[in-house]
Amino acid sequence: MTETFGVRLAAAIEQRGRLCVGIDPHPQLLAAWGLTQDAAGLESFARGTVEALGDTVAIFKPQSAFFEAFGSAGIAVLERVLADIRAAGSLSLLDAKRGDIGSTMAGYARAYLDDSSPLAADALTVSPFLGFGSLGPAIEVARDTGKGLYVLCRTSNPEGGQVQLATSDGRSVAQLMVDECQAANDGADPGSFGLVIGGTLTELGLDLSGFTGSILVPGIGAQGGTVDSLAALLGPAYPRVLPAASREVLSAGPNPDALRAAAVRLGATAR
Ligand SMILES: O=C(O)c1cc(=O)[nH]c(=O)n1[C@@H]1O[C@H](COP(=O)(O)O)[C@@H](O)[C@H]1O
Repeated sequence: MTETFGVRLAAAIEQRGRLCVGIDPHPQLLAAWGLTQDAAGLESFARGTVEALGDTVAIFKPQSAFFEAFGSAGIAVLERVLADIRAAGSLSLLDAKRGDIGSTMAGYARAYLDDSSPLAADALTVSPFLGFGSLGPAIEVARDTGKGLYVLCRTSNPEGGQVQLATSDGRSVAQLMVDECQAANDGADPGSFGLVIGGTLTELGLDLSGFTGSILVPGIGAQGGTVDSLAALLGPAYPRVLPAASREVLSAGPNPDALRAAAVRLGATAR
């Protein structure tokens, strides 16, 4: 039987700690690394990050937008980055925040969660705001292929509350996503279906007590969130957290030792 994403992630965290390093090749970062604003610069940046950190980081999160910006050449770089992450023994979480009607979601699931696709990752970020049920085909494929999903719940941006704190069925939309995501985990611990909760928030108002998936917490560093505040924010769910930082780590490059030092510094506080 295929080993689940939840089990593979737990093993990777055990060996390498739980920091998730985002690969967000912003134009400003390419410039700061002395690279050209083209697919060649993108490739040096993204593959250089994996080369520097691939033996110490449990999970990388490439941000699809920055690869898509270079068209088919950028997508080809993303394919090679995903292959590098696999070869380094790390896990990949592709940040593409997909969400669509069910029949289209099945297409995204084939693109990102089926190993026969060159863009297959170990997990994918998904948006449940077309209704959690629209994610059904992705959940089905992920179960078959041993992949994971991270469902947006309470995002790090200041506008998120407009939708996520609205009430549905007598609970907040965010709480509904927690409950639905846990139903998809179906009692598995560690579950393969995780949540995304912003590290910039100061209070959650969520009941995470029965949740058995992992909780991706982006927004650390550049957006103002700190690893130190997460224990108070997440309470008893804190052991399930994957703190995620992109610019905070990447801005230390391109020197590989400096990149490693930045990841170690953040990772050490996240233990
Ligand atoms: O799903 C995400 O990863 C995500 C959710 C969220 O609520 N906030 C958030 O910042 N992110 C992503 O996390 C990364 C944050 O990058 P830095 O602010 O540079 O660490 C970006 O790729 C965002 O798209």
